[in-house]
Amino acid sequence: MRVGLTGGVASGKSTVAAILAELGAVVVDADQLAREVVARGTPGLARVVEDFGPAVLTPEGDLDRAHVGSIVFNDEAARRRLEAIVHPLVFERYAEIEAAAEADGETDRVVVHDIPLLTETGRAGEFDAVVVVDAADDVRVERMVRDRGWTREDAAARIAAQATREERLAVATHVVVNEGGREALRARVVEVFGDLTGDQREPTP
Ligand SMILES: CC(C)(COP(=O)(O)OP(=O)(O)OC[C@H]1O[C@@H](n2cnc3c(N)ncnc32)[C@H](O)[C@@H]1O)[C@@H](O)C(=O)NCCC(=O)NCCS
Ligand SMILES: Nc1ncnc2c1ncn2[C@@H]1O[C@H](COP(=O)(O)OP(=O)(O)OP(=O)(O)O)[C@@H](O)[C@H]1O
Repeated sequence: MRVGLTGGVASGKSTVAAILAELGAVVVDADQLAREVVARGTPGLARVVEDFGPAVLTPEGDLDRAHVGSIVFNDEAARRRLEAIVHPLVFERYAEIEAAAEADGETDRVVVHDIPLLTETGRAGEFDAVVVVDAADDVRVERMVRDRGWTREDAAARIAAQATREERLAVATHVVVNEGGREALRARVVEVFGDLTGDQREPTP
């Protein structure tokens, strides 16, 4: 079973993905793949440097993610250029991972694809279920400021670069509201996983 997991920035996708992994799902993380394809020394990173110039590199030769973020979340055309380089490479990695899972006979497991831009890329229909993690914009801004040290302006720019909550909720088969504490989140994720796997037991507290 292929499950798409999505949600706006700082909605709690990674936290939900970690709980699903604990419950037995295989998790594939698009943000992680998007980092791997532009890691130091990769052809992907060379293409980003070719397009954006050497100023996007740290002295050690890594992608300076904070610098690139400050460019692309304030300039839509630049963001599209970066996506045009990174997204096809991420899709290639996905195809490789799915082929390997099939070869290993893992097709009976729940495979959760954590894809921040699932709604934006119009790919929700490719999944058996779509779990949307939802939280109000102000809750997410507080998390970004508190946990990542971003300014309110940085946080708002990232939210503005994404689909709206309503657009995401429109493609959901399951909604996980993450505006309360971690225990409440866990209980809801156990419930959703039970529903996905056909296990109708009451969620454990
Ligand atoms: C601009 C970059 C270098 C900033 O790196 P940074 O380490 O600050 O953020 P990270 O990659 O961990 O992403 C954190 C969150 O930002 C949001 N985000 C990232 N890229 C995008 C984008 N192109 N559009 C809208 N939101 C985005 C997502 O909610 C994501 O979960 C990086 O996000 C990037 O390379 N983005 C382009 C690739 C992409 O679209 N990735 C998203 C999933 S494939
Ligand atoms: N229920 C919660 N209560 C308190 N903090 C939470 C809760 N859920 C998530 N967080 C915290 O909020 C932040 C964002 O969560 P997380 O990283 O899981 O979001 P994300 O959607 O994966 O973010 P991104 O889009 O940037 O990848 C993290 O610091 C996380 O620890």
